[in-house]
Amino acid sequence: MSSAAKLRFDGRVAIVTGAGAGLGREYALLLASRGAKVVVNDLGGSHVGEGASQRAADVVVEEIRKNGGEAVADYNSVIDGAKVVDTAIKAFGRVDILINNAGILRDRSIIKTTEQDWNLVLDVHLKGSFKCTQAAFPHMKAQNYGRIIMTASNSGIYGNFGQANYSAAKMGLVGLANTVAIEGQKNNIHCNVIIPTAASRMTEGILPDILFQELKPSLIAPVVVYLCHESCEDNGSYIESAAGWATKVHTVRGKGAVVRPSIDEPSTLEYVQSAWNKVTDMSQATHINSISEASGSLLQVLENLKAGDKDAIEDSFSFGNKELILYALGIGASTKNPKDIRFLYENDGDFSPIPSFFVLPGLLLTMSSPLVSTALPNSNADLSNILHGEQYLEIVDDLPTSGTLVTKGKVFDVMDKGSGAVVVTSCESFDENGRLLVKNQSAIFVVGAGKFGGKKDPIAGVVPLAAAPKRAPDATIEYKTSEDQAALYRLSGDLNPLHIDSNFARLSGFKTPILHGLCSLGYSVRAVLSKYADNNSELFKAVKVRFSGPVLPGQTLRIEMWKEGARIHLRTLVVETGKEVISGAYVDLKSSNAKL
Ligand SMILES: CCCCCCC[C@@H](O)CC(=O)SCCNC(=O)CCNC(=O)[C@H](O)C(C)(C)COP(=O)(O)OP(=O)(O)OC[C@H]1O[C@@H](n2cnc3c(N)ncnc32)[C@H](O)[C@@H]1OP(=O)(O)O
Repeated sequence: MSSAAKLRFDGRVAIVTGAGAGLGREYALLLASRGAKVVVNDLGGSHVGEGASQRAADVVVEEIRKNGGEAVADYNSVIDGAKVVDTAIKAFGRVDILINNAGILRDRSIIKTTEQDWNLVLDVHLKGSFKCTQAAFPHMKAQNYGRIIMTASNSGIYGNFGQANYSAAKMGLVGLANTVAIEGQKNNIHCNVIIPTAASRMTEGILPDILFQELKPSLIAPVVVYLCHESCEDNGSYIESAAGWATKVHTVRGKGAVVRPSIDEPSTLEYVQSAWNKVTDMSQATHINSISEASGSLLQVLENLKAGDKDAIEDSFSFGNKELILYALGIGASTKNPKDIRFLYENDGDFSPIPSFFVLPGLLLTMSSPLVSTALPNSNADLSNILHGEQYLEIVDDLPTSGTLVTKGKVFDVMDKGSGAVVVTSCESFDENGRLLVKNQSAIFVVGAGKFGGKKDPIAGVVPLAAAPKRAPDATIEYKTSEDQAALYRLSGDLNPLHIDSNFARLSGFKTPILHGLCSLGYSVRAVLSKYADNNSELFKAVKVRFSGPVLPGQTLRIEMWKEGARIHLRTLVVETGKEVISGAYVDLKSSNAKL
């Protein structure tokens, strides 16, 4: 270790409650050995809070004095916090440090916990810490300095069978510390929480023997005493420590989700249920630093709801090299084709995304939100009756190879087609600087959800299909998909069991799992890029397709293409059956550098 000067507490006065044994004793000994004058508080009762004896505190005081330190004993209950603090003032004239450590146990299952068990434990831990802190606070404020420790426990944070009273008291102390830290801040009074796991008379018989031996209170004392030093800037931290190890503990909050359709509509049970996956998703959880930060983000949610896009749902989508390459493999790009290397190897000079990758933010938002089900009467849509009907993707700006996109999506149109309903969603994805990168529009065919009395035709703005010219195709490419194509493609995010689970596929009316529509779209886009754009993604502008029939993994796709200026019309067939699976489709290029 470094030769830094030893951390000293000369001139400081510390109160350690429950210092007659265990952790408290270690704190008192260490503080005294570093120059602090210590009030060794201990009522001298048993660990279940029975009896009282001066002996426990006296023994520790004697030990400190024998080592050349200064200490006085205090035998008051911590519930009489003013008396405990008075001992310090009378003996040493001030109080700089308060370690709220005293505690008792009355372990019982919730059913057997008596009111007395509850009151005693809460009194000693929670009320005692409050009373001592309240009494010490004015002295600390007057001298513009103070260090306060609250002792919490993993039993509070995680719960522990048979410790309802103790767990409640210990979490109560976390709340108490949070507010004391805020109230003390401007007077240089810091309040932190220690979450110790130590072998003590309170944990004997609870912890396994082998662990019990290693959990020496003396290994936690330096962590707590450091928190009490003037050089430690932490305020409001929770520090867990055991066996010579310590860590900061944080509460985190998920990104959350709006659980009402719009600012003008109330929340309903069904809406909450449909958004529950997002409500409980912790993948983007962050730590909130203050109550104003917490309510500030709530205001932001309301602002977003009010601002024009009141029906929009927001989602974020992060990607990098790995996601781009996995997607490229999922739609059949191969190292066997030298021109595909740019889609498969991040160090290639031309490394770039296959543009159809950017259907994913819209797809994932649509699939993870209640957009489709809540668009229909009776919320009649779930994974067992939805099919991807149509897709439009437009690239608006230069595409990055990594980043986090914020996508805003909403229902754009709903149609009643008799045999089914068609829900059209529209999504816009923005980069970290708010730059609009891509637009997606998807039609979801909800089998069996028609005949609800809705309109049949699309509203303006639903991107129409375009019929191919009535001549033989200008170019044709065939790609054989693999038996495992859907198993590979799903790793890009669409985990719909329809594509891999035979039982689920049967439930949805298919003999075997079918390929993702967007996988067939990816193959079709690859064909156009390869034939008309020399695999240069930058030339791609937009694609529109209708999924007119299912594809099975392992089937061969034939993509027929017609060039009409910068528009490449296409249709895709399954070679083995001759059936058309993508119809009325086209890719718009910025320009085409291929000769026919
Ligand atoms: C981002 C979005 C996320 C979406 C979630 C998707 C999750 C994915 O995991 C799911 C998938 O990938 S599913 C796989 C890809 N899709 C398919 O395989 C569907 C193939 N298509 C079909 O089987 C039929 O077209 C079928 C069954 C769809 C329709 O066939 P029919 O019932 O026989 O209908 P038909 O009589 O031909 O026509 C009736 C009216 O419906 C319109 N229509 C037909 N196919 C459509 C389609 N694919 N999309 C949109 N509308 C369609 C017809 O135009 C007709 O309307 P109108 O009478 O007004 O002309």
